[in-house]
Amino acid sequence: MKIFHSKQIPEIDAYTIKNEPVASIDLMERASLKLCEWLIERYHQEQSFKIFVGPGNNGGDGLALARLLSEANFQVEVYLVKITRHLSADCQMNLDRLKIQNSSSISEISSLVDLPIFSKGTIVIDALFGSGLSRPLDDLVKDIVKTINDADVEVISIDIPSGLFGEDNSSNDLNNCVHADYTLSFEFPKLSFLFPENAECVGIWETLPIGLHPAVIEEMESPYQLIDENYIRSLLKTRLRFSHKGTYGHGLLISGSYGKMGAAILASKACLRSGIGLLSTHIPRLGYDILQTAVPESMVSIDRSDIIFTEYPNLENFDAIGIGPGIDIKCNSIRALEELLEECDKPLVLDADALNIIGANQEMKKYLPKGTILTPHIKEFERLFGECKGPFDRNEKQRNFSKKQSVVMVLKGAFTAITDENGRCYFNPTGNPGMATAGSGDVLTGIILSLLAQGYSSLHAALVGVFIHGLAGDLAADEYGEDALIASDIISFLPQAWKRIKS
Ligand SMILES: NC(=O)C1=CN([C@@H]2O[C@H](COP(=O)(O)OP(=O)(O)OC[C@H]3O[C@@H](n4cnc5c(N)ncnc54)[C@H](OP(=O)(O)O)[C@@H]3O)[C@@H](O)[C@H]2O)[C@@H](O)CC1
Ligand SMILES: Nc1ncnc2c1ncn2[C@@H]1O[C@H](COP(=O)(O)OP(=O)(O)O)[C@@H](O)[C@H]1O
Ligand SMILES: [K+]
Repeated sequence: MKIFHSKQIPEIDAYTIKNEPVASIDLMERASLKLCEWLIERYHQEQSFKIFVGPGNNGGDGLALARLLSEANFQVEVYLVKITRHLSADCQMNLDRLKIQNSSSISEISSLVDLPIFSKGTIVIDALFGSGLSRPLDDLVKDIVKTINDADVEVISIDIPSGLFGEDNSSNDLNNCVHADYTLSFEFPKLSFLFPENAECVGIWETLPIGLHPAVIEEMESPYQLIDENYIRSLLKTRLRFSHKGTYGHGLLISGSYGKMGAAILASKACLRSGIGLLSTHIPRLGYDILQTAVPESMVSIDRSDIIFTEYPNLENFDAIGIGPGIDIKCNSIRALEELLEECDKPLVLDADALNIIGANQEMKKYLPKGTILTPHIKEFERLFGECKGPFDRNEKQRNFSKKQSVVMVLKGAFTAITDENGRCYFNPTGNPGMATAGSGDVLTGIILSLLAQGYSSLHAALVGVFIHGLAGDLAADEYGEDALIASDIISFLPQAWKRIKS
């Protein structure tokens, strides 16, 4: 699903209005019917709604919803916030229709004293501002929003929490934006819903289809998209009847150090559970018995050091290389990584301490071979690129670096963002907070290495790897719950995840 900029939404509307064709007021009615259906499915008729309405089409949606909820016998009170005397045409028409219906109370708010008392159990519908927000909230609206946020009520925002911008909120104070429990967005989510910093405003978000014209959605460009299972399926390779282990590649995983052999075990197991033909795991000498016992399917390459990574085997023997989980950041490891980056002409994935080494030795960024995959979490990202002004700035930095260096970057977390050499950004929907546990990232590195060795392009290895990793985590959370989930459980559910996606 493409994610469009707020500025593109009016163009998509206009195209739909002209080419479906449908009157603008009827498109608003369609959107409001979807909202109404959503609410009717979830709430009983004794529930009362307080709808806060602004001057634009977001307010128009709120007014149409008020009429539809009244028709369905819900108790509705409408509060029209006096920001300007002029209402948008469709907002005005819906106000007139509501007045004619004459079954909901309509009050005007021109100062805080006009606000109602919010009794517990009330549901507030936020229809103040939507994608037409042009500046941060100030004065009266800001205070109304603060009062709503402080009240013990459930808040449902139409399209986007009022005050929040669809993209960049770096100069916005989130305390002045509505903090919704649910956000019901039309057709597509907004980019800002996918950033962790905005979660307190957005709450749980859902998209409601309103039949925008498919031709304009297809044609209009956007660098952002939210991937899904069907898209990932379209990228998968099939295993051939007459194939042998050589067909699926030989991977080299450089991982582990004294006290961190678990990282090597987790990444090796995940790699083997994701279809690779052969795996060699390069580890410091002391890890030999540990790895041979824990992962008998992997061959072992031994470092001359007992405790850290200081050298690597001949790269010619391998189809892909993964380096980083648990390698530590010692002097000799830095030198060995430098050499590897300069020499390596094989597909490469860098994680954890490999990224931290580069973060501490910025000149190494220049030596990243084209097509390399980097998998930082936010902290590792900031070690690489410095502090960011906010999530939008961070995303821009990620996209720009991918483009400039022709690398694939995987910024991990909820809605992991994957950027490619064209500056495109793909968000992943799978995964859950149970995966915020030690070793989850090592599992991802193993999966991606496996896919690279099997001949997937860097972008496809990252997209498929991140999706399947999250899916296995979701299946594990279904079985054990999020709290008890550990990284090994993600590996245990890789077979089910692969089966599901290959079926
Ligand atoms: N395809 C879809 O998705 C569909 C979308 N639909 C709905 O349309 C919504 C977008 O509607 P919209 O463009 O009329 O903008 P909206 O946000 O209601 O308000 C703009 C008004 O607010 C004003 N204003 C702005 N910022 C302000 C501030 N800080 N403080 C004070 N005032 C401020 C601004 O004034 P101006 O900037 O011009 O000075 C203008 O008057 C969208 O979110 C969805 O709900 C559906 O109906 C149909 C299909
Ligand atoms: N709340 C969450 N929702 C979805 N995925 C998550 C969440 N928290 C963590 N993850 C996933 O778990 C993994 C954690 O990786 P990382 O932080 O590197 O862990 P570690 O360093 O312990 O191995 C990432 O792939 C990340 O996307
Ligand atoms: K809103």
